[in-house]
Amino acid sequence: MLNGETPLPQNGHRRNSMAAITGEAEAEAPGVVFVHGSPPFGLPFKDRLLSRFQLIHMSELPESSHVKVMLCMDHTPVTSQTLYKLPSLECIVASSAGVDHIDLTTCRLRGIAVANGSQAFSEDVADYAVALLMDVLRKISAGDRYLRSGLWSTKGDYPLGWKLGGKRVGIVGLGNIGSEVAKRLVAFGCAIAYNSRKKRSSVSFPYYADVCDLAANSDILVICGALTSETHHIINKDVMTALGKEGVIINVGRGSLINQKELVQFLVEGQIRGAGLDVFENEPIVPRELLELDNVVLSPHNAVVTPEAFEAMQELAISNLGAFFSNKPLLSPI
Ligand SMILES: O=CC(=O)O
Repeated sequence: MLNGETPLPQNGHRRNSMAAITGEAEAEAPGVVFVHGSPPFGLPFKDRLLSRFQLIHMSELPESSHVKVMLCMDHTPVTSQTLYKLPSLECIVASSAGVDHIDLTTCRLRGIAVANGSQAFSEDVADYAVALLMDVLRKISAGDRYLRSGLWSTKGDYPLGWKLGGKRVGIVGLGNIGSEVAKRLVAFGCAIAYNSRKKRSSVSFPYYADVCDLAANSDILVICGALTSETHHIINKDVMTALGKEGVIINVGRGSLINQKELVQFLVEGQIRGAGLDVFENEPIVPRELLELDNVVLSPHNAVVTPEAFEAMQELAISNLGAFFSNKPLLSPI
């Protein structure tokens, strides 16, 4: 137990028996939350959790446990074997936006609800996607390297970059994050189109069911979607060929949404103009070829993290747990 108390049975609806004996008002026992992985949560968050819930860590879990809700604060895989050990599990509250580390097929079969944290992060991730795009187009990082290495005074002016306004941007995955990216880029004067699992009736941007068609009608692709078996390598050589030599790709989703080997080849051979990449197929390993390229902006899976977003994520996780224990709808179901 993280808080050193005796485990409560099942879902926390056991009544305080001492209160019943003494006739005091009965207090609801705190709900039991199974904490999966090795969460890097700071003390204030842990204290807030402990003030409302009873936490059980992975190492304290008996062979087969009756816990009903799991809190995932990191990307440790939640496999079918993990779920097998939790036969009473009804709900998983994930702190992350992406839930590709969770076996969603088993969750679906077992009727386990899953909530994610993307509501808390979407504005920050969208800001970052736009920053990467602006950097690739206007060559901010490349110019910075040029200046710092003393080349401005010896070799003269650095080549000019391209304007963002007026570009046709194809967003792959118009969920919380993709919608925030669209909002920002509309303000920059870009024309937005998108590809998603389904056409969204609430937006008027052109929808392309086929990513190749979206790429053929875009100057820039911003990849924001979830990684699933259907979206694995959704961006491949056919899509990049359709995007064309002037095309730019930004990825703030997951590395495996892009066929990284083909992307590297397209960038090295100048078959697309550039890329801004926050995520990679085999993090933290980044293909060496990318390190040599000035038309690529690289970042260590940082789009999601600001202290403000981290705070909002904690709030959302606590609210989702609270909703579960009060039989209310989850705030951010996937
Ligand atoms: O990548 C980070 C997340 O999915 O939250």
